[in-house]
Amino acid sequence: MRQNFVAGNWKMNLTLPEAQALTTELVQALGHTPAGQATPQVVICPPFPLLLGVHQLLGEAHNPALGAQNFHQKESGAYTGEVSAKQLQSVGVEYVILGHSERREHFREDDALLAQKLDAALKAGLKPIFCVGESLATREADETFDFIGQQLANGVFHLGKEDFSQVVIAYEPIWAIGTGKTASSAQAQEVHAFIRQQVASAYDQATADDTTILYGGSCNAQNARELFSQPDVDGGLIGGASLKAADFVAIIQSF
Ligand SMILES: O=C(CO)COP(=O)(O)O
Repeated sequence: MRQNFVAGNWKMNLTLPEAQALTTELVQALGHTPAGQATPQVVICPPFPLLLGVHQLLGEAHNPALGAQNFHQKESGAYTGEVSAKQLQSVGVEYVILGHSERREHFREDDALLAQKLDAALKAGLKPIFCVGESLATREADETFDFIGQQLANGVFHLGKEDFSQVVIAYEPIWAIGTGKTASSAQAQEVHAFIRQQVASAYDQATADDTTILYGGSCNAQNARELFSQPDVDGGLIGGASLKAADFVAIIQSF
């Protein structure tokens, strides 16, 4: 379902008391959305040990909903240090980020592994937020569209249409993540339109029109409105600015 959508990727930040204080502020602020104003779907993605303590502060409305930043594709077993989809669900997780460039780069997650993780997430009933995005070198070589087309073809488009309808796509240019260098709204729109067109080719136009596509990479309270006003930008996947309640709430209110 295509909808206005903002997800906060907390990465490896915050202790439990800090996470609970942030969550309490967010829940209060979102609870005060003026009547009649549609609230976007909000998802917060804390590190594993904080998930349960954060979930306990979230209401029944599933908004904010809880997301995780990773999981292991196997259902259970001798995988020391890993976490399964079922375990995530048992503490209230509904969404999971997959394909983030930090996991691709630092943990060697390649398209083949990500395709397996995507299948495992969907099988378990977790909704994936699947990230794609090019490096600066790829952009400068004028290969952005080819590169993102390949990431989608190799990681995502093996899914049947029904499974694909559960997936949120996030475009995160690597050169914009944590750098303070945002893609311009025109650069974001151009890639988002390309992604939607790739979805239309892989499935059909109705599926493409129904896909939620987020922008991520130095998105903040100052630039969110301009980015979210683009026709193919349905919201954001927010890193640094999701760690401060006032900033994150301002982003959520930028539609
Ligand atoms: O990687 C990101 C979200 O997943 C973006 O991070 P920043 O918003 O800190 O650039």
